[in-house]
Amino acid sequence: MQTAINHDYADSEINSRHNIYEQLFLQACHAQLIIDPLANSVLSSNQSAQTLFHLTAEALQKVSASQLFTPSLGELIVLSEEALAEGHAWNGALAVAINHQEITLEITVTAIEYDQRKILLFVLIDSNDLQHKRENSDANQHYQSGMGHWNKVTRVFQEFERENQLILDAAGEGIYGVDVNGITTFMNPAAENILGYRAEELAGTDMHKMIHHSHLDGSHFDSCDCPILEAFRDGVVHTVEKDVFWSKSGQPVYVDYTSTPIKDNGVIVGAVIVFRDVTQKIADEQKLLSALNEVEQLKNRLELEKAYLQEEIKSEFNHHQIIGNSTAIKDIIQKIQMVAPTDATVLIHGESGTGKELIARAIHETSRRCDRPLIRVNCAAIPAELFESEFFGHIKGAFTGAASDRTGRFELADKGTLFLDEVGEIPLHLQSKLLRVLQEQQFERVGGSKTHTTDVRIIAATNKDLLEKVRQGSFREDLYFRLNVFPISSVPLRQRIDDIPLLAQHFLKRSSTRTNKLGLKIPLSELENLKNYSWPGNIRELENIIERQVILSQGEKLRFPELKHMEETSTKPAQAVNQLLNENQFKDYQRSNILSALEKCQGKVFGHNGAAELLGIKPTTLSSRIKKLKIDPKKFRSTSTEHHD
Ligand SMILES: Nc1ncnc2c1ncn2[C@@H]1O[C@H](COP(=O)(O)OP(=O)(O)OP(=O)(O)O)[C@@H](O)[C@H]1O
Repeated sequence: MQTAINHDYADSEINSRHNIYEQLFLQACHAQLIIDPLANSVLSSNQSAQTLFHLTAEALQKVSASQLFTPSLGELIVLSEEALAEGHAWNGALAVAINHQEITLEITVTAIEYDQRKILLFVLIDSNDLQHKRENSDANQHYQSGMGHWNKVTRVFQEFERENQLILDAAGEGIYGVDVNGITTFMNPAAENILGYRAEELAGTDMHKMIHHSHLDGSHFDSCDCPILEAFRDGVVHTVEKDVFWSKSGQPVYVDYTSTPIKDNGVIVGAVIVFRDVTQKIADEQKLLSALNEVEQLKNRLELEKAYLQEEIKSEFNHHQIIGNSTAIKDIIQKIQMVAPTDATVLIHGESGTGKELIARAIHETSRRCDRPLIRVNCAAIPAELFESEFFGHIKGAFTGAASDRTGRFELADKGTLFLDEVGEIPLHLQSKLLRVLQEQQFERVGGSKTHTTDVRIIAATNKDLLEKVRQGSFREDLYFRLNVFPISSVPLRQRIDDIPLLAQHFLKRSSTRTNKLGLKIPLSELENLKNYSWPGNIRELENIIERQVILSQGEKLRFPELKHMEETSTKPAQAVNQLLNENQFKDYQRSNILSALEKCQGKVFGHNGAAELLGIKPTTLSSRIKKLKIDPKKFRSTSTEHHD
């Protein structure tokens, strides 16, 4: 039973194989005939043979074999005999006539043993057809090599990629290659990371269009201007810093890159671009820059603050106790105490040298702003063209000479007090600008567009009758009312004679400390003398007389013989000419003499009615003596004649 089954299985296996062979024979693409050479008959033909001879299978079996190869019968016989003898034979060009048309066949003949005789398998190929196919193949080959340049480029890059694979994979820099048309040939993993594209997405695309199409500001980046593509034209390495490539997500990536042309046998075939993502570096640089800017601004501000503070330290006004027991002074002190804790604007009015600045400082010192500076602006000393810059600051390049940003006084006084001395001297056309800041506490630096907010308390002072100026039209009424919120009047010395002894003691202490002549006293009788002198208003006159006598005094008692003469003649300050003076005394005398001259000329050194003219010496000589003796002529200027500091 088992054997029978195996047998059946073997039979069916053989049958199925026969079927396959038969199908292979029948459907083979070349024409095939099985010929019995002895019987000169066609035993079988396949479909291609039937197509070749334009005959059906039956018709082919009816014709003799020699009939099919009529024009080349002799060659057919030779071919058949060779196959019968050798097992196979070949003829490259055997002519046959089909439908009165001669065609040439390439024939392979194989002898097969069948049923105790030899039969022949003819495989026939139409030579024309073959030729045609060969030509097609050649053309194809030619086409392939016509794409040769591309293939060559690809090969160059493939070689590059293969040879440098390890480096490309490991490199932290993005690396990609482009051919001379800017088409991407490869890209390494770092480039994929940086740009967010996979290599397959960019391979074969125009790299410039994909990642280098726009500048940072969004404007079109013409490929003609692209340094990467430029490398193809000039053949040199191009290194570019701080450019942008565009990532897949549309974000700009700041890059530094080098584009190196690649040559094959001296011909440029493309370029390899090595780039580094410098986004973080640029962000850090920008942070650093803005930090430095901030530091620079703070430094400027601190320097200015320092300058002001130094000015204050040097200033005699640093001793701002208000001395006096008179009703007038008591009244002023009471007003100061009332207004200081508020932020109200104060307008101090009074003659020159009657303590207006002293009052302003006292208000600031007792206000909540005392740990921020009081910034003084002498409005009479600022040239009109610099007024805005002085008050509001400017930015670099705002005008000729604006070499760097400058902080204005409003900014500097932020959270502190701004003392507008000689406020009546502000030119009319600039008063509106000041008014705006006073109203809105906002301003812009000259040349800048950023609005700055400031928190400043204003104290203004003037020796002018502002209401009169308003009437004359040289002072804005709205500004006057804005300033005159809390008026305080300083009192001239002539109206506070009772304060003279106290003031005299105060100035004596100050002068003797300065000149290191301690232990000096003013006798009561001399205090009476001082009280009896008809003082004008400026307290500096009393201060100067005392300083002069401190310098001249040889004992410990101060006397003021000059007062009488001053009263009588209002000239010749020093009466010590008959005294014998030692070197130091002479120097003191010289100093005193200069002080008197300066006082008389209200600090004017040069020119007509100047101290030099009065003393009969050259202004330059006086100038250098003043410097040597550390005298500040500004101290003697009446404010109305004071000009640029
Ligand atoms: N009550 C006072 N007690 C002590 N010193 C005073 C007093 N009043 C004025 N002085 C002194 O007189 C001098 C002039 O004062 P101050 O500069 O404040 O006057 P001013 O009115 O602002 O002068 P100017 O109008 O010239 O600017 C200073 O040395 C100041 O110390």
